[in-house]
Amino acid sequence: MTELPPRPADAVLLDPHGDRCFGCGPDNPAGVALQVYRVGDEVLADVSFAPKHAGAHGVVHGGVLASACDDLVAFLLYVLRQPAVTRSLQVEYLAPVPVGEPHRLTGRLVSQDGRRLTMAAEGRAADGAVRFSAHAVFVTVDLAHFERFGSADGADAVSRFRVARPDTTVSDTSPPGPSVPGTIARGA
Ligand SMILES: CC(C)(COP(=O)(O)OP(=O)(O)OC[C@H]1O[C@@H](n2cnc3c(N)ncnc32)[C@H](O)[C@@H]1OP(=O)(O)O)[C@@H](O)C(=O)NCCC(=O)NCCSC(=O)Cc1ccccc1
Repeated sequence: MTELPPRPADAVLLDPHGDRCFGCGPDNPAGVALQVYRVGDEVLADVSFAPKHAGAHGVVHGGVLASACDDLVAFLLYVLRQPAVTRSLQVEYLAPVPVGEPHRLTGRLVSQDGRRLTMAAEGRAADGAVRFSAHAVFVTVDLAHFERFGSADGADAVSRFRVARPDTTVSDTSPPGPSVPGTIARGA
């Protein structure tokens, strides 16, 4: 099988962390440009890595795969509506990932213990074989952690952490943030 299965019908496309984010930004020519969907409380992205992401011999560089896993699970923060940053990331490279072959990345929250969020990601080939997987520990932070750097991308991420989950409403006390067209609908 050379094609990925169709995405679930209820998949909702999420906006990137920022336009220049290495993992998902559309305006980073070096980046992976993941398009990440929310499916229930999990996230999913279909990706074919480009020649610019190769290490040796047409195989995708391990650091790029690590970045993709890290960025993917960082979309779970929108599901959780909780700013956090990666504290550690452990990747298992189970089989080579050839440049240009489609892979489906999935990410989920494994557990939350105090400020510590444990996330898991997998990358599967079209035949369903898991070629790489990752466990990440994120640590929750307040919005000031991002705001202190003052970049436009940081502002994007901050505003998007404030967007409501599709199945909840924004309370009157939520901080205001710009709307994020085409992604997670704001509650009433
Ligand atoms: C903020 C913090 C992570 C933690 O510092 P502090 O606030 O001083 O906190 P402290 O060190 O005291 O621990 C707090 C809690 O955490 C727990 N714990 C800690 N370590 C571990 C562990 N290894 N394992 C398990 N647990 C651990 C610890 O027990 C404690 O738990 P407790 O409260 O008792 O329940 C700091 O080290 C930092 O800024 N690192 C740089 C992060 C960075 O730049 N990352 C890369 C960029 S982000 C990215 O790429 C993704 C992205 C993309 C797009 C959008 C969004 C995200």
